Amino acid sequence: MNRGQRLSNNGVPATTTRRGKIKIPTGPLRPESVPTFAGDDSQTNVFWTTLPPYDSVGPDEPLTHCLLRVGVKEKILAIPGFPHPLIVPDPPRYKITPIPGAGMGMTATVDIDVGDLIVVERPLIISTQVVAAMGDLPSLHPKEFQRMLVERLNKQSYEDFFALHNCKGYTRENFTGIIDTNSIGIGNIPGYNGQCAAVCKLISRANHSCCNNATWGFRVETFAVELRALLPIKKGEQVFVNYGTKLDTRAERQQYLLKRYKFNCTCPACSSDSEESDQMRLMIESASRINICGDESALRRWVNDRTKADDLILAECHAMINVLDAERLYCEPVWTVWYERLVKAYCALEDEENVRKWAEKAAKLSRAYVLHDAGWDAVAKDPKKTEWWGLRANTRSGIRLVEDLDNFHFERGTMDSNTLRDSGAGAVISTVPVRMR
Ligand SMILES: C[S@@+](CC[C@H](N)C(=O)[O-])C[C@H]1O[C@@H](n2cnc3c(N)ncnc32)[C@H](O)[C@@H]1O
Repeated sequence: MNRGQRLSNNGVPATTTRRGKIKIPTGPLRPESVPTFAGDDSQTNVFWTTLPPYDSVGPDEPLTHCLLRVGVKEKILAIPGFPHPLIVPDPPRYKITPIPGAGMGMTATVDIDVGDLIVVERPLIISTQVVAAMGDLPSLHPKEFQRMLVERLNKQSYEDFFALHNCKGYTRENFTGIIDTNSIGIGNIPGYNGQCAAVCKLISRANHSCCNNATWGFRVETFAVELRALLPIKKGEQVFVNYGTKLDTRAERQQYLLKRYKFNCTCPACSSDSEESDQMRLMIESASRINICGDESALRRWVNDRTKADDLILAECHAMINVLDAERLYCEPVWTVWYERLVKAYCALEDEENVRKWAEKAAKLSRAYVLHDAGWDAVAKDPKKTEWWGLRANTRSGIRLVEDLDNFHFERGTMDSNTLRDSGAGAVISTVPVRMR
């Protein structure tokens, strides 16, 4: 028997159609992190350092002052070619400018497309979010670690840091107020699984919107934070990030932003009919809690069931994506999961144009979130080579989807999966095997 052939029910070799190898990327792309430097009291070893090391960059290249766990620096220095060159868009695509009612803010100086870079910069400081007492300095309060970090800044960085806004006013020492107002979560870095946070000279100037048009990510190779567009931004428009209240109701968001950042949000979601917006965010929030990431059962049933409408999955996906579009809220894991399902369904239906269209959109959003296309470019380039290409079309023409341990493929047969299930036949499994993520 040839490779790619196997016995059908009656023992006759069946014609097999091997599927393509390109995987449809699966979400979520990155964990959400809460921007805070708040400490705990556990005993862990942290130390101060400057990255990239002085001798590895040019004299004018910015450096970041860091408070890191022991062992992290070695891991970072072991990254091949570290530090990768910091390529800053020239001329700049942003401007820091006064915004009525919101202090300073950032506006675009050119039209910016989804996924495009707006700003890249080495942070002024980076620290583990949990700033714990060191073994040999057990009595030091986490705040003192932050003080020492700030005191180590060079003259220019020190001035840049103290020029940042402090929304806490005089209720705290200035440097802790600045850190609390401006820190952004940057996830984990090599050698440390906990969350880290950064304060940036430019990106920390971006104001908040509950319908943010930009988001940031940290690239360890360049040791820089990149701010990228989540929505198309027109020249002159303000660049907004989200301070971390995406899925709450309007009232909850307002309360949080007022307490933590001392302002009343007037973004479109807070100004529009809040009931409708709250309903939509509730739908998004519910979708984010249901773990459909590893559950393709509905897709699998649809692929194999000729009686189900061709557009069943498409309708469901478009309904959810319309909600994300209406709220201008592409939060993870929701967008990744629904784009994935949508593209799989279009692939299954052999709709090349729509696969390309949605895979290209997903590539742009991925660039915004994780600074690379996450595998979507390959899908957009060659839809026919994806694993899901033609699955539904084959089912419609009487080809059954069968399982084959580490792969799955089609057999051309006379009965559809329902007939086989009804007749108790065991050789045909009517679902696509679950792939572990
Ligand atoms: C990280 S800073 C952003 C930059 C800040 N506007 C500045 O002048 O440097 C956060 C502070 O900006 C202000 N802010 C941010 N978003 C705002 C908004 N949508 N409306 C009004 N003020 C806002 C608040 O004072 C908040 O505490």
